[in-house]
Amino acid sequence: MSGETASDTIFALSSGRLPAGVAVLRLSGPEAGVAALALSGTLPPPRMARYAALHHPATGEELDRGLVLFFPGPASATGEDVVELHLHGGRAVVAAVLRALGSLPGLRPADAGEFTRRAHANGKLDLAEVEGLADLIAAETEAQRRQAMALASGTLSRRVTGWREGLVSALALLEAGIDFSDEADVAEDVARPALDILGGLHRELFAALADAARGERVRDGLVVAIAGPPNAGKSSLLNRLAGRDAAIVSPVAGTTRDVLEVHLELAGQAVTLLDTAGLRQTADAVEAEGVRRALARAEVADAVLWLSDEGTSPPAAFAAAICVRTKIDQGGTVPDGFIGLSTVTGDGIEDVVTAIAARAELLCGREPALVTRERQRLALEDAARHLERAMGDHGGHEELRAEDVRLAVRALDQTIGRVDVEDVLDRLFSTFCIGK
Ligand SMILES: Nc1nc2c(c(=O)[nH]1)N(C=O)[C@@H](CNc1ccc(C(=O)N[C@@H](CCC(=O)O)C(=O)O)cc1)CN2
Ligand SMILES: Nc1nc2c(ncn2[C@@H]2O[C@H](COP(=O)(O)OP(=O)(O)OP(=O)(O)O)[C@@H](O)[C@H]2O)c(=O)[nH]1
Ligand SMILES: [Mg+2]
Repeated sequence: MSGETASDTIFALSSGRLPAGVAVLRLSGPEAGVAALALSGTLPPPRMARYAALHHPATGEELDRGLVLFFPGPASATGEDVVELHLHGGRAVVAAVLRALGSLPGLRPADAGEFTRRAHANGKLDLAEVEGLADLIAAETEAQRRQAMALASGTLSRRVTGWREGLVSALALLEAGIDFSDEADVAEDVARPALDILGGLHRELFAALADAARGERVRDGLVVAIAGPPNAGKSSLLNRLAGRDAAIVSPVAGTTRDVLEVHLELAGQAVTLLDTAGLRQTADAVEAEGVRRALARAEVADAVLWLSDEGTSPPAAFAAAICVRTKIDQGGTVPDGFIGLSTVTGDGIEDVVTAIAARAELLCGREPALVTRERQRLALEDAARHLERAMGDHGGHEELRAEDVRLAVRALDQTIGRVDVEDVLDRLFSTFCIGK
């Protein structure tokens, strides 16, 4: 490291790709106000925009005319003094102002995620809220946005804090019991209300964990595999849903070999659609490998679209599949429980989309989930394990029960980053954009 410290004043372009209509530069740290004054000659009143000419502090050359805002700490996004410069979004304009800022003492360009890291260090955001912010920036679908908003605005943090308070009150009861433990029945009596509290907490924690797969699924997107016999029209459907010629379509059975992925948004959910090789016995080694991959991926998919141009039922492994009878423009009947589809006329496309959307709603729900990341789930699972142990029989050793409760508290603290988070933060912030 180059002697960077947390007391440096950092700056970065926080808005997106240039050229743009407007570019927002953010500064955070003790010299932010001084820097604004050095460039614009004025410091607007707190949280008010002022239109001003910006000059290079050394040469006096006018670099741009823009808006200057000043957010004195601690009432700012980072908790430090923050200045924003809203410039014309030209590459050279931004480069010139960044150069001017870099020439000022005590100022340096920000690292990726460094504004957010400071907001966390100053108690503006806990770890779960930082994860929510990362998810919000990454969100591509409505469901992802709603879930990230809930996380970023502290929904999980508040629940975990509530559970923590419950654990601490149970701990107080247990400790009172331990203090009087020479009076045999006092320990017994005092453990009971503590156990009642622990039981209630365990139910709530368990419900949140049971719901976690849903949150992770919304965040990562739903995997939907298209499977069926060769030549059924699987690749044709993929292309139709993707709105482009992503997969090769041909009248030759056995055209698709590799698994092809297309990412799209269906009914507000992120969906990864898989096109796979037609399932059949084959002597062709390459095609056989394609069939093996098709089965492997379809078996672990969140949903399977079973396509058949003859209305053949899916094998038992795909009993839950959405069944589609293809090529209905060529006649024939649509079996019960099948959707009739023609990728030539477009008939049935809407029905297929509706069926996927219904399955997505079943798997992802409508309400945002509390737990959305594997890290959060693992920390909560840890808490649940200690809680279960705390509820078990300790052969009258209430101090051991108390210790299990303390471990559960610690696991909850890890969930929201009250303890042991430096390495998690390092990993997380390395995925952030510069300027965030
Ligand atoms: N121009 C601009 N827009 C932006 C951001 C920004 O930094 N700049 N944000 C960047 O992510 C988001 C908004 N985040 C912000 C978070 C907190 C505060 C803030 O001033 N907090 C104070 C006062 C709160 C209040 O008055 O309610 C505080 O927490 O004490 C400002 C922006 C989205 N839009
Ligand atoms: N008439 C008609 N032909 C279709 C329809 N859908 C696909 N086809 C044709 O059926 C043939 C096979 O289509 P594909 O989409 O390549 O079928 P596939 O299931 O991906 O086949 P494999 O990759 O070999 O397993 C092509 O000639 C398509 O043009 C349809 O709805 N109606
Ligand atoms: Mg194909």
